[in-house]
Amino acid sequence: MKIERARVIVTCPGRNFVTLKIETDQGVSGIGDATLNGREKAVVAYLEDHVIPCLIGKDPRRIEDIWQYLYRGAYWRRGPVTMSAIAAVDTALWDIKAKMANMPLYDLLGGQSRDRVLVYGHANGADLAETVDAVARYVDMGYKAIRAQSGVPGMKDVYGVGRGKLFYEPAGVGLPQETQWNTPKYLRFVPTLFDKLREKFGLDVQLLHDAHHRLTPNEAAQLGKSLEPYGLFWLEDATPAENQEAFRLIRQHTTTPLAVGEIFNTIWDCKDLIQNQLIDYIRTTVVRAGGITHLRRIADLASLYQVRTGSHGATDLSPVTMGAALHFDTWVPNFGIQEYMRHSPETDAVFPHAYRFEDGYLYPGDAVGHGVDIDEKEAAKYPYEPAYLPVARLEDGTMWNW
Ligand SMILES: O=C(O)[C@@H](O)[C@@H](O)[C@H](O)[C@H](O)CO
Ligand SMILES: [Mg+2]
Repeated sequence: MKIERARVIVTCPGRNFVTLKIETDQGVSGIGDATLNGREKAVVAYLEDHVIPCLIGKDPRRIEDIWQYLYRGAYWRRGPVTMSAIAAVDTALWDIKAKMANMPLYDLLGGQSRDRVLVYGHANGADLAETVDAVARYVDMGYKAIRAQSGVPGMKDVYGVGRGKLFYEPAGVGLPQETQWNTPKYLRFVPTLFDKLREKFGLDVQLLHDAHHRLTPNEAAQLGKSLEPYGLFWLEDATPAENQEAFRLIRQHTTTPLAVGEIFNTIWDCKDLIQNQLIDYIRTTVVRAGGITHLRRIADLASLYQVRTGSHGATDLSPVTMGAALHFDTWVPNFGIQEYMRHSPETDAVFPHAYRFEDGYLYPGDAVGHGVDIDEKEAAKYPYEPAYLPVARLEDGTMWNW
């Protein structure tokens, strides 16, 4: 069996998506997501110029060998561009293998460890009152877990507050939008939000919050402590994690559960965090961390230390990543939760999929493979549009972490 053809499909049904389609000489094909928000074309070139030529003629059944070939064989290891490209190949090959086996991907991985996948939604509002209303809407839709992000008094353009209620989207057409940040205002405000949310919605709903890399370890420790009375499911990306050791300080000061990893690319980015039990949830996902093959390795390491998975699932991860993630979540023994930001109807039409939401849970469906396809005619209607994520500055103009 041979890989006969591989192609990159770029489409922009409201936002950009990069998809790799691998076709075999036996008529079976598979797809993988390679979208890297704001840097899409770098992965397109990496795939088209450097990866696809090496794939043609290879046996698609040899998933592990192809993974090692692309990872070790490049000599230049890791990084978001390389690992997103490898992820796309890996996801497409698992899709092909599961289709050949006539199984849903979760069966090939080892079978279902659970019946359904707990997800959290992203509720956001311009101020406290709007955010409370947004959370109420998610509760009404049946969500059991909700991440609350709110505008902060005296600050414009806070992370997580966006255009659209159900379809939060931070990337904007044109050059990066400049936003402002003020940590003291944020630290004072957030506990008042969760105080209100607990008062209004009680203890049963799981509440989450994303600090989006903006705090120092000490500030993150302060926030973790001040949120303890509200029993959060997790505090996400409390501080940047290039230095994994930074989480030790937060950990020593608070019992608020910590989650990190949406920007990680390999097991090496989270090895110390996991082995030292400095986090509770690892947020690496299929597209960012080298596909199913590598994500499984991370989850296995995490399971030794009672760290559970909580994969990133924002709108810039295409339905292909969502489908593959749900099969992974259905199998992985140490599953925690899955992020689920809904895609627009235009995106859903480009990527017909077997997964469905019901009463706070996602179900992967029982289609063979990962259950997500691409309608190329539909995709062709939406040409690529350059777009960037915003940047953030402190009030004195200093560049900060967006
Ligand atoms: O947890 C999340 O969903 C995020 O932090 C994202 O919204 C993130 O900002 C985007 O995926 C960036 O592309
Ligand atoms: Mg996040």
